Amino acid sequence: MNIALIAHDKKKDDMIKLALAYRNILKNHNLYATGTTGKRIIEETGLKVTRFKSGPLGGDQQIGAFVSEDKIDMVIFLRDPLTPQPHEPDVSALIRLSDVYEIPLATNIGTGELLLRGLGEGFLDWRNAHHLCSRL
Ligand SMILES: O=C(CO)COP(=O)(O)O
Repeated sequence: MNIALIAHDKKKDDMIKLALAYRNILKNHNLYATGTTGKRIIEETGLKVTRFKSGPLGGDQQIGAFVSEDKIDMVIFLRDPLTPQPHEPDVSALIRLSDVYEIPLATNIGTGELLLRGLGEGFLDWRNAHHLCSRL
């Protein structure tokens, strides 16, 4: 599975906690992240992550493009709802595209944990069937 991990600055510590707690599940998947989130995950968890640009510099849009190309199976985007973001339109666009393509999306650590547990239990295996069908 291809998983996108993104966190606003005040939520980055939560992302690290989540990634450490579910490291054994995440290590079996392809991880993608916006620039700074990815840097921290790599440094603090040892997980392998493909990094895009930083969010405010276009990283959210790059991940959105992957979503639109069916290259992302799950998005965990720990948003900070209390701090205005200069790139708010990009944030909304990524969330919108995840809904357009019906990609499981978590915007807080509680739902993020549920998605990762579900991933470990195989609840997202339908995405593999979906990929097989789209290739026919
Ligand atoms: O701003 C972000 C998401 O909107 C995250 O970007 P960084 O991971 O580069 O901080």
